[in-house]
Amino acid sequence: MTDFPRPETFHSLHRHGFVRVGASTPRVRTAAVAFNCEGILEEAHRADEARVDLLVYPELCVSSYAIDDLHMQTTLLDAVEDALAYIVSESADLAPVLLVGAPLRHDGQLYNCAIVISHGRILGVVPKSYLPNYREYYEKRWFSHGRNVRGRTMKIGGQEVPFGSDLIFEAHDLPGFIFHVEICEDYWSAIPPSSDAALAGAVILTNLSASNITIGKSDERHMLCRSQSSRAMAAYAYSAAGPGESTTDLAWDGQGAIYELGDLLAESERFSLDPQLCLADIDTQRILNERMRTGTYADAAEMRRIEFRRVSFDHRPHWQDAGLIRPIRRFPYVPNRRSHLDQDCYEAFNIQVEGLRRRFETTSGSRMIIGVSGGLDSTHALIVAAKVCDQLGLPRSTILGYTLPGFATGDSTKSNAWKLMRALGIEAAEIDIRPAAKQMLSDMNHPFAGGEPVYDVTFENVQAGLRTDYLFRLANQNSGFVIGTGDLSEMALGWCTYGVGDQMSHYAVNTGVPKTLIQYLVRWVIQTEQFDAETNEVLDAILDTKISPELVPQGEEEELQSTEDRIGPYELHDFFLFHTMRYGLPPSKVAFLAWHAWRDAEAGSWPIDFPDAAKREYNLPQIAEWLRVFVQRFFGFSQFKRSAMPNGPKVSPGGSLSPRGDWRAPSDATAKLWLDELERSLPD
Ligand SMILES: Nc1ncnc2c1ncn2[C@@H]1O[C@H](COP(=O)(O)OP(=O)(O)OC[C@H]2O[C@@H]([n+]3cccc(C(=O)O)c3)[C@H](O)[C@@H]2O)[C@@H](O)[C@H]1O
Ligand SMILES: Nc1ncnc2c1ncn2[C@@H]1O[C@H](COP(=O)(O)OP(=O)(O)OP(=O)(O)O)[C@@H](O)[C@H]1O
Ligand SMILES: NC(=O)CC[C@H](N)C(=O)O
Repeated sequence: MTDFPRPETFHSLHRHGFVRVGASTPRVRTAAVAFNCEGILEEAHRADEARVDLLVYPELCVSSYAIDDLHMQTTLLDAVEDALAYIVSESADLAPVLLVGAPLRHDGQLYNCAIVISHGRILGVVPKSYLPNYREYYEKRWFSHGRNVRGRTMKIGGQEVPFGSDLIFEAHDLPGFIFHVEICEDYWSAIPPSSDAALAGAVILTNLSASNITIGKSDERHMLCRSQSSRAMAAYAYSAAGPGESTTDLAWDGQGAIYELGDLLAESERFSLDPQLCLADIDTQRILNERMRTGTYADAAEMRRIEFRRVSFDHRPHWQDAGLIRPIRRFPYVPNRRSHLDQDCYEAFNIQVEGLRRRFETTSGSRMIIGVSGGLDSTHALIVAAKVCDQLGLPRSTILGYTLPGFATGDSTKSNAWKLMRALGIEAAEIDIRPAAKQMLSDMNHPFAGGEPVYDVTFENVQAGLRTDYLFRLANQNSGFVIGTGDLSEMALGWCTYGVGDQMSHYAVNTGVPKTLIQYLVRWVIQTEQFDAETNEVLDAILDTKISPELVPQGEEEELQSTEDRIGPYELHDFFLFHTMRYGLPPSKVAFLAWHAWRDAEAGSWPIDFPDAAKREYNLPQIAEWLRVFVQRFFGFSQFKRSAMPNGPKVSPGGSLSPRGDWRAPSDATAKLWLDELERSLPD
């Protein structure tokens, strides 16, 4: 439990569990210790200005790496020790913790070390565990390995400091800032030292490297960083020596990369003649939450139980607005990899097709029944059903589509519904639900039956309920089953009519797909010509239609009842849902992330081929307004609708809301805790 708090810190990345990490490739020359030392300090100053917390330099950067037997020269080793003392004193006023590489003597042995420096003090020295001694590498000729160096200290610059491969460093004044250091070949070993460190609690894993470049090596390093950050559930910051190292027999590209839980956050420019500083803000809270919710992490920690010493230090973090340096997806559910676009959409669509196909097959029914409104959700469910028919070699007329106009059904949606059903060649029919609705409202003495314009929730739900009633009875009559159309976003918000209403169906094919993804998938279906031109034309028109439940009639002057005017933009709600459900982040942090993602339409990236006209932006008060609605609806009063939801396939790695799957929650909780947390944290 932290006592963060004060609203004035809202804009600070530290307030939300972020730690700014830098991978530095400083200027370097072979065995030019003084030159290298100045290069290291220059980059330390640059990182300090960029508000970096932790800066990773390359392996042996003080001496330079490729100096072969010069490592055995007293003059060089003395100069390295002097240079280290100089770096320590000259960096005393700088904020970043510096991880500097240098060869150090200890008890008649030479070690390839990382020196951890903070505010003018050496916190510890970590020796390299695995020394490469094959092909172009000869490290065992000069160095002793550090695998067994545990629980020891070393005297350096007049200081007695912890020395060993058993060190984890922890800032006591910045939760989550817990890091481990390994050196180059260490992460080429089958079980890198950082695996044990991660299991012992290290959150940020670092690697000081001097990996020479050969064709394809960059991909290999990316693969290792990515896999280690994913497997160890951690961040991984890597920095390799660059141009300026000796090219006697090798060459150097200076690769820097920062990963978090398998995601690439930042990488440097390689082969640059300028020093490189690549930066990313690591979300330590996301990492710790992910470990907590994935029991395998705790199980593996219990199996290994390697002891580490924790070196606690005083980091003195700032609490100002220093921005946020990391890619944030505006649409976390929407595919963003151009190279994989087809594959991602193909998977999403086919998960739904497979879910429905299997259920249809096992019910041994002969028809699929669906209410087709001309809106987005029923359209999407219908095209999934059409694909199922195609796959099974059944005629599209296996699908019985009904348009069920009520008091507020618009002409254009109804006409789109008809056009779509005709274009797809399904069996279509229309049932006007108004007479039955009037009867019901009159039986209930509802004022609308007496001619009064009372459009309350009863008025709305009578129509939603009657539609469901008709569809279920039509299923009995036609030996079919009802395909549910409600999507993940609606389930998150409880934006559906419970039980006798659109919450219920025989199989909820869209239940794992959020609204923002449905919009995107329909666009993809059009672009990849999954259906014929006539169908595509209707799909296009449906995409342009405002999202509306069409339950309340439009007055002469009034606009159509818009769902987004009432409950807020789905693009924000999907953003809120993803971070809340998938990572358990508190509302204040969700607001902070949403503000960074959505405040400027010109900044950051948009999903591939996202239409310009649809690009919107939101300020913090707007985000807070809709986040309150989300929190109230999600935690407060919609769980009972999810607890009783029908079956349907999980589609997104972002999670499903099935009570039998990713999201199990009580139906009688309140949202107060989350709402209070948000109000306490927001700036005035
Ligand atoms: N925890 C709980 N456990 C058990 N029951 C609980 C409950 N909390 C409320 N309830 C009961 O549930 C009832 C309220 O739920 P419910 O009947 O569903 O009604 P409600 O959620 O109040 O209204 C449905 C809303 O969804 C909108 N809607 C409906 C259909 C489609 C769409 C669309 O755009 O797709 C939107 C519609 O415009 C309306 O605003 C009340 O009778 C209440 O007492
Ligand atoms: N006029 C209608 N004709 C047939 N079915 C309807 C009609 N209106 C609603 N439905 C059915 O009820 C479901 C929920 O309706 P509603 O329009 O309120 O919500 P929605 O989630 O916006 O769905 P859609 O995007 O399909 O319109 C629809 O998906 C559809 O299956
Ligand atoms: N410095 C090192 O440990 C280099 C070894 C590493 N395996 C590489 O290929 O780059």
